[in-house]
Amino acid sequence: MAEPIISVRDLKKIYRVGDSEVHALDGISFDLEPGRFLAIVGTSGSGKSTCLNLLAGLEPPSSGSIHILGEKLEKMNEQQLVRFRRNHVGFIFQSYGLIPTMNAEENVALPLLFRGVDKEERQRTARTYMERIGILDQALHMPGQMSGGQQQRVGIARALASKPELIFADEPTGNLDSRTTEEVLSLLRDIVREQHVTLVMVTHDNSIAARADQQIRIVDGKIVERKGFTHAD
Ligand SMILES: Nc1ncnc2c1ncn2[C@@H]1O[C@H](COP(=O)(O)OP(=O)(O)OP(=O)(O)O)[C@@H](O)[C@H]1O
Repeated sequence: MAEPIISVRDLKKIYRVGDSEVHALDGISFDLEPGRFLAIVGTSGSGKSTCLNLLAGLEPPSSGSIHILGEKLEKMNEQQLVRFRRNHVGFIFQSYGLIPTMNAEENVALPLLFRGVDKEERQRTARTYMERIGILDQALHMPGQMSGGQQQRVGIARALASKPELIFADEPTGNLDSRTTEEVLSLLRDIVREQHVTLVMVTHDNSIAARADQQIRIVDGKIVERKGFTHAD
């Protein structure tokens, strides 16, 4: 097995609400090889989003460890986590997360601005990815002038523009009709192969999860089923 890009051990997240505790994640462990497409699947409240938030360093775990790209996330301070996300992670959101006052190209180029890339290079890279995703002809359109599927393609191009090793996607097709869902999932599968990026997608939908290479099913914060993992994982 290749060196895992993500290695999670006995991950727990406990939220305290008043006098009670919610065990949102209750001892999750898995390894993921680079270049794979993993779906984390479970019903509402099972702990999927908590898992993704912890993997992205957006919330600290209560206990357990997360190694990503050889770094121990729980040892990083806030500033290091921000830098880590900016340099290594792309995000795709259910509601696309586009800036409504920026056109499609400016949205795609935004992560490069945060990285200090100059304007010409930002524009060139944004256009390269928009062409790959099939939305170059909409470069000057504002998000409000685009369909949901087109907006999510802008979201995917934006996630790719900074050439991250990892992409985290939370219900990326949650607002799309079935045909567009199918197109976006095919696109994501192709991108994983072509760009050698590792994709972790959260979904409540079994048929969507089945399009990934590997699946982890979570119930009440615990992994109850793994698909597509080798014994060594
Ligand atoms: N900030 C918080 N404070 C308290 N409890 C929380 C918090 N965030 C999540 N929880 C609880 O942790 C559990 C897991 O929530 P999580 O959002 O990870 O589930 P999910 O599987 O992503 O659900 P959904 O599909 O509805 O988004 C739930 O019981 C939820 O109520």
